[in-house]
Amino acid sequence: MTIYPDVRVNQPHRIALIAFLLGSVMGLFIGLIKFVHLKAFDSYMVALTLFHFLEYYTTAKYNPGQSTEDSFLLSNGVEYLLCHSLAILECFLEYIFLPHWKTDVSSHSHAIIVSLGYAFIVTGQIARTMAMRTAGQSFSHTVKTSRGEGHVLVKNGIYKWLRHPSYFGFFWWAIGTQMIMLNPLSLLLFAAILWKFFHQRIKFEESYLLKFFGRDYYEYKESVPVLIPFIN
Ligand SMILES: C[S@@+](CC[C@H](N)C(=O)[O-])C[C@H]1O[C@@H](n2cnc3c(N)ncnc32)[C@H](O)[C@@H]1O
Repeated sequence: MTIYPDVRVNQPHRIALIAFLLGSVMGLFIGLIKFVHLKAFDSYMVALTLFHFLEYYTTAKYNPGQSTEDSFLLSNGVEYLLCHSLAILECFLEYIFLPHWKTDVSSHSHAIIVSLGYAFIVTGQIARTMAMRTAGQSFSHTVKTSRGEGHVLVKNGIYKWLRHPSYFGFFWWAIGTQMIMLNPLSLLLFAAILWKFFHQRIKFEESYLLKFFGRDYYEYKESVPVLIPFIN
């Protein structure tokens, strides 16, 4: 039987309101895309709002016992907020001072970077959502330090190919958002901060997974890659 979160703590009207606001912002930017010059920023806002909506939706659908207001992942730490604020600032400053450079997709190198960026966003989002769906009750937005009921070792689906598909997805999705906006500084910043974050987190998470699942996890770890550069 699924135990649902206490509605007194996670009030449904607040969840409805957040979903409504995310949907409205997403709709606004989809509607504006035909009319604005800086289309990359528009696409970035669509990707960002869709990402946060899907964080809650996927949790609520596949792991309802864990779905709270925090599942939107909107309070994802000061660093996350700062990184996205700086990325928006960079995008607009470069657009103001170097408008041609920022929007010139007729250049071969720009077109390649932007196309790769979109591919990373789509692949990253799919990997993240599939991971949350496949792991179900074993997935949690915080790292578990004690094994809860229903926490089983997941090795099927996307976990057959990737050891940390939701981290893989988040990493490449975030890199992609900076590539489509042609934000060189934020691209470096996102890559450095996210790499450090996931490097430490995977080490910490795996120390507990080894305790929970012993040899099974060890063998899994030895045979399935992470596919984030320089993380084994
Ligand atoms: C935010 S989820 C991330 C899951 C995984 N690292 C990923 O990137 O898809 C964190 C929780 O997932 C659990 N977890 C990670 N890999 C797992 C696996 N293969 N099977 C079961 N639980 C796993 C950890 O114990 C942790 O509490």
